[in-house]
Amino acid sequence: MENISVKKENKIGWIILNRPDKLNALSLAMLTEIEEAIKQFEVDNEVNLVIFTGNGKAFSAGADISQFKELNSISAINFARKGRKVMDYIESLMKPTIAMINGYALGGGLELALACDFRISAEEAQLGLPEINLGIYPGFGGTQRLVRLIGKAKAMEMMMTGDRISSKEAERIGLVNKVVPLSNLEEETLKFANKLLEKSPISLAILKSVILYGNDSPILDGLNMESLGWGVAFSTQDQKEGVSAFLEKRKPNFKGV
Ligand SMILES: CC(C)(COP(=O)(O)OP(=O)(O)OC[C@H]1O[C@@H](n2cnc3c(N)ncnc32)[C@H](O)[C@@H]1OP(=O)(O)O)[C@@H](O)C(=O)NCCC(=O)NCCSC(=O)CCO
Repeated sequence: MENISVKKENKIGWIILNRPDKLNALSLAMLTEIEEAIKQFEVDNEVNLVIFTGNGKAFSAGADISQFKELNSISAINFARKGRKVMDYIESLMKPTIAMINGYALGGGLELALACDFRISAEEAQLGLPEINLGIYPGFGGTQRLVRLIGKAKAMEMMMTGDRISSKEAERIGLVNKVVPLSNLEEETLKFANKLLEKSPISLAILKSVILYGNDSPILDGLNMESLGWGVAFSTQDQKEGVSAFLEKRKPNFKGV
């Protein structure tokens, strides 16, 4: 991998965007490498959770603008589809995902963070969707995911003004889950990740699917998915372990089976 680095540690798969001199701008090559890394983590039984972060002063400053020069309408659609495909893939991964936002998360960079389940941000980071200043608008899923996450008024304000916001403001409007000083970012992210790693990975996977697909469906379909998934959870050993542990007044030891 030339544009990202990837590692596995304690059940966590790390995808580190690694073009610090270009503020981790998402080139087509980088998008392909991210897709490849997710493909590997998706089937790796030693990885139960994935963290995305950036090397250097940015999480990512967005799609690689230098690659826009050659685009016409058709190739621009393909560029956007490529970005979207990767973001959709991240969102649909059946393992929890965290964006550990170490600095600028702009444009496609913020859209990547929006495709993750959780966003933990450094106090020093700035977030925004400045595409409007390039005469375009967010094309990697932001127009849909941001509205669903924070509501239409604030999302439209961010997209139409292109203004950057601070992490604190992002937390206030529900865009990020937690804000911590940069010096504690990794420690706090790992604390949060480890909380999730103690749960049953199967229950988390079913729950994630029910929340994601249920919320994009009419409520009765979503409620049905909830009941069906709930039933499936009862077919796992983790469910038996969870109930036994409660009754025996001990901590459960979930094995993902
Ligand atoms: C993030 C900003 C505000 C940082 O500014 P500054 O600290 O002054 O750093 P720069 O000198 O501008 O950047 C350093 C270096 O990185 C290159 N770069 C930064 N962002 C991109 C990018 N998105 N694509 C390509 N290259 C980028 C920059 O050209 C510099 O390279 P040199 O070779 O050293 O000149 C500022 O960088 C900024 O505003 N960036 C653009 C943010 C943006 O508009 N993002 C949206 C992109 S479109 C998109 O994401 C579509 C998908 O929806």
